[in-house]
Amino acid sequence: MKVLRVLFQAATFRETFHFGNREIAKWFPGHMAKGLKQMKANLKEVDCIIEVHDARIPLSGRNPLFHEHLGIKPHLLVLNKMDLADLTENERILRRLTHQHVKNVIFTDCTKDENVRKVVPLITELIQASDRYQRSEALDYCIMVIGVPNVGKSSLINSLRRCHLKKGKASRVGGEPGITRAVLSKIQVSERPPLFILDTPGVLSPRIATIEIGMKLALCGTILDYLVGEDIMADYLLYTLNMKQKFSYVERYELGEPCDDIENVLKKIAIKLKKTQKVKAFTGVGDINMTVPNYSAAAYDFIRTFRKGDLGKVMLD
Ligand SMILES: Nc1nc2c(ncn2[C@@H]2O[C@H](COP(=O)(O)OP(=O)(O)OP(=O)(O)O)[C@@H](O)[C@H]2O)c(=O)[nH]1
Repeated sequence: MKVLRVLFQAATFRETFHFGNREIAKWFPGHMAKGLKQMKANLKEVDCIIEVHDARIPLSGRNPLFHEHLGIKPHLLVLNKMDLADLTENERILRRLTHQHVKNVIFTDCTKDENVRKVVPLITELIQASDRYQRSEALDYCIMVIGVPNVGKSSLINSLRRCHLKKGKASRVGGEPGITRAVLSKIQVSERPPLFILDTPGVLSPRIATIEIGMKLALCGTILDYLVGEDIMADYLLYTLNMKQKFSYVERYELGEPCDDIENVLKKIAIKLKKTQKVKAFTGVGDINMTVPNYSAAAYDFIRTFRKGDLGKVMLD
């Protein structure tokens, strides 16, 4: 891959991405405001907040409303899906987070329970150092797990249970955003200390600062793809991979060389994967049947392959 990178460095790619006149307001479903209201209502039962976010976008797309409404409790940021993120830029990320007053950060991979054992000792320490207000007499600890959709909140709870209770699933996991709808189920994750977790539905910010942040959230699967459009997501992904010099896609789809033209890339992907469709074309001299690339299917494969980590580890921020 190093050789590929050196060979391809000379190629020129776009330096900025043009989003056109996209309307991002419709990307954010209304039911999410209800989730935040229910979290606030339960805050007095809680000793500490674990905010889960995707390690590929550690700086983008965290919901500022969490801090505004739930910020009085001790806070741990779990950057999950570390197996998919390029962590060679770790130092820069941690510096930026410290600058934003985010002091407690753990990177995890909940599919392999990696680093998950670090969570309970750290939150125990944070709770013991805090004023527990009306919960100062309570012997058990209660943690609220929050985050935008699909970042792995339920997976973290299941992983904690595997690590500390040797028990399996208590929280439903899904590949699509918005799986956790039944609000605030209380789940035990450890006996010593007695620790319970409130699972919550994913809540996106109703005000995303830029369309680019919205696009990064979409690539990480926190917004339903069809609301954003797979065509533009695929193009933004190509732009990012080229900019970050992550050229695994060239080999994977046998493209020969990197390319910054999404139409061209999707055409080749469609042909390689045999994702073509027959269409009828009307001409002046009669109808003809033509086989054309299925661009949507190719875009879907490109995005899904990235999400699985098969295009390499990438840091989108
Ligand atoms: N590669 C990788 N995938 C993960 C990891 N943790 C969770 N996932 C996957 O991410 C997807 C979402 O996980 P969930 O645990 O359902 O996420 P959630 O935040 O509870 O989702 P909502 O209920 O939509 O808010 C599932 O397909 C998980 O298998 C991880 O550490 N690495």
